[in-house]
Amino acid sequence: MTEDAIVADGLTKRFGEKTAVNDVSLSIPRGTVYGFLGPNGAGKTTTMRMLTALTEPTAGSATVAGVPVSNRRQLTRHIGYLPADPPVFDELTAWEQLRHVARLHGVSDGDADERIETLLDRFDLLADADDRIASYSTGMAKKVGIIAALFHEPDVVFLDEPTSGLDPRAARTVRDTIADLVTREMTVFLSTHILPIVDELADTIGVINEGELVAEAPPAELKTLADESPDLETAFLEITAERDRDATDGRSAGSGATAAEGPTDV
Ligand SMILES: Nc1ncnc2c1ncn2[C@@H]1O[C@H](COP(=O)(O)OP(=O)(O)OP(=O)(O)O)[C@@H](O)[C@H]1O
Repeated sequence: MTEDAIVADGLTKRFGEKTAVNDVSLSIPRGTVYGFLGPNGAGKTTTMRMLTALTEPTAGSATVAGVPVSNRRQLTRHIGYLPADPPVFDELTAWEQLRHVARLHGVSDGDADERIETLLDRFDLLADADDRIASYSTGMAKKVGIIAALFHEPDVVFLDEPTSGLDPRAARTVRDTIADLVTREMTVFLSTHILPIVDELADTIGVINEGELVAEAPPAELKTLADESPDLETAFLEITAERDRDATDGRSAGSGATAAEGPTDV
């Protein structure tokens, strides 16, 4: 595997007339957390779906864990993906669901059970693990989705809002788990609207707005882009308001939000 776990070159996705993601390029080093921020509809999910081979790019290319995203079969072994709504089967129990996931990765029930038990225990789900997922709360189902995404210890994991719907203890477990993953050289691509999480965990934050990567920098550096006060929320609001202001001023879109180090590489 190359040093960069995620490399994207000019990723673009159009849905008819709508350009959801426009010319996004990324170079994300192995063993780091990349926080991916953007307003609703900015193109975060579409970007993640292209990087996980669930959506074919209209233009551009990407390599994740050294595997081109055009090679979906091979990519699956190296990545985990937690979508905002985890794909769990209501009629199964957590045990059954996770054994199903293990089998998809070619792991027998016998070999999988110890790891499933450890993960269920870590996420406080062991006592409920024989109940059907239909009876679970949103947060409990989310935990099953997180375990499923991490089960095969992928090189790169994509997490879409991993803490939404979780109680504070479970959210803390997720944050600790993410911190633990990177110590084991996993790479985490973390999309969320909860700014303190990326502030705490991300090595680099990318901000996408209207499909374009408009800023990319470490959290501390990104905060310095804010005119009013040096905090992430203010920086985020100012960066993502930039285009509106630019449009009003008749200047070019996205021009004002360059971190000192560089890329508004759109
Ligand atoms: N299958 C699709 N067909 C048509 N348009 C789509 C499709 N998927 C996404 N879009 C559009 O692409 C844009 C980006 O959507 P996307 O879901 O990637 O945004 P997002 O940043 O994940 O938003 P949110 O924070 O609300 O989840 C939106 O305008 C959305 O309506």
